[in-house]
Amino acid sequence: MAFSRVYSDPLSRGIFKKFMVMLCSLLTSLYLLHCLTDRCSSMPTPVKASSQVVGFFASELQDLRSLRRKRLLQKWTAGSKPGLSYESADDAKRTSEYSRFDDADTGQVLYEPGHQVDSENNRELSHYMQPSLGDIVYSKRLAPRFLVKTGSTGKLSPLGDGTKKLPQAMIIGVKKGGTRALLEFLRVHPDIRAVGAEPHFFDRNYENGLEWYR
Ligand SMILES: Nc1ncnc2c1ncn2[C@@H]1O[C@H](COP(=O)(O)OS(=O)(=O)O)[C@@H](OP(=O)(O)O)[C@H]1O
Repeated sequence: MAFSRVYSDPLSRGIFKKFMVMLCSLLTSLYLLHCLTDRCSSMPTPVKASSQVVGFFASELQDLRSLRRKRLLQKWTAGSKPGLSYESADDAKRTSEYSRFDDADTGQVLYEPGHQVDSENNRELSHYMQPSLGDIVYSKRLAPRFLVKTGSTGKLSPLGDGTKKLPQAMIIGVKKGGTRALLEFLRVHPDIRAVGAEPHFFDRNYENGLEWYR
């Protein structure tokens, strides 16, 4: 009864109509919003797009880096033993002969990483393996002093097995002084090992001490 009285009042009827119109428009906009969000979720978002772009540039950069590494390897391995040049490395099978390494200092015969030694029978296991890129660099270009014979296996490993050393040389230079270029040129030399990123020992990490620096 009360409702019919309110509804029959022209003022209340006007308010009720406005309320209904507002409710309808609210519901319609909610529905539209819902549809839009559904569609947006299946569309590539700006975040996704930017990550794809970043991914593209990252892979391009990776390609460039590996190309550069390959070129360096080609240069390095040119003039080395036949069959061990970079070009033929992919399809060449390495024999155990190439896995031997004579230590110039001690005259001892050492073995490259990955090369198996039968310690019981005291002989090399003549296995054939596909050389990896790292293997070639490792086997051909590292000087004996960078190779460490590991105890029981007779394998060689790069510096690392407890051979932390302080640097023998430092490149010090002002910003934009071309220090990076100098480092990269030096790094090409087989007897030189260099840190990847600038360690910033003296200006940022000095308090960490020499143990950190090694
Ligand atoms: N040989 C030679 N001649 C002239 N200019 C050279 C040389 N080698 C490196 N460069 C330029 O040096 C700039 C980089 O220097 P750094 O490696 O010291 O840069 S950094 O401060 O460590 O970021 C960098 O300059 P910008 O390209 O202007 O940044 C290099 O192009």
